[in-house]
Amino acid sequence: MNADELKKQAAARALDLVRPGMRLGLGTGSTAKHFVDLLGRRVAEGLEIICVATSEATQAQALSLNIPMSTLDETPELDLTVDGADEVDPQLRLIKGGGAALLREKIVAAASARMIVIADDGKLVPRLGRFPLPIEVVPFGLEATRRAVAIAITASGAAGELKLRLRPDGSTLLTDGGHFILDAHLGAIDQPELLAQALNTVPGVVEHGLFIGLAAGAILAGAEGLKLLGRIE
Ligand SMILES: O=C[C@H](O)[C@H](O)[C@H](O)COP(=O)(O)O
Repeated sequence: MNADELKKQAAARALDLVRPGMRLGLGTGSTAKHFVDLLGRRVAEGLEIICVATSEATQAQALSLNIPMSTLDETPELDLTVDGADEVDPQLRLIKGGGAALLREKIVAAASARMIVIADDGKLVPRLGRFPLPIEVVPFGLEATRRAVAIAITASGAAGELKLRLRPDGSTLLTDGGHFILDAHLGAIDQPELLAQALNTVPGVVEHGLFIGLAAGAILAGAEGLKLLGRIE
């Protein structure tokens, strides 16, 4: 079974958690896309829910499937958010933002009573950091912010190169919020909490892709079946 089929299996299991009347946060990325597709089918069959998207891409997908959409202004408290991740560790700490949606994803996850991660089991790692950590920054003062981010990373005990994320055509990638992303190639993050705290203090950093204490559970699909971490039901 290939990774995409595994992602779809994890998404299908997450659909079991959805109940009529729920307020749902919809994640971003290839795994969340499967969840939104499956949810769209349930809505077509009569399921009544209201959803908030974590990106313009997910919003467009959900609207194309006639899923009723709201905003966090109209619906500031959500029951459940289902989202993918770039890395998950055994303590349910995550790296997110490979699809540049980390800021809205974190806001939506924080507004949710429960966030469940869906992924193929290749995303489960003993230690975070092999996947480059996305750090969303405002364009103003980029070089000064980059230096301050580098100092914060070193102070937390990590080390590695910072790369400004580009689009395939070579132009600088802009997030849905109009920000840049610095990808920190750290190889290993021994103390994610320390790094998160250090990055939170840098002016110009809007958000970073370390999600700590946000995920209640994870549904990880592998060749041997589904692995459930944390609280799923
Ligand atoms: O910004 C993007 C998100 O954090 C995604 O949830 C993450 O990159 C995982 O995406 P995928 O399911 O495509 O691997």
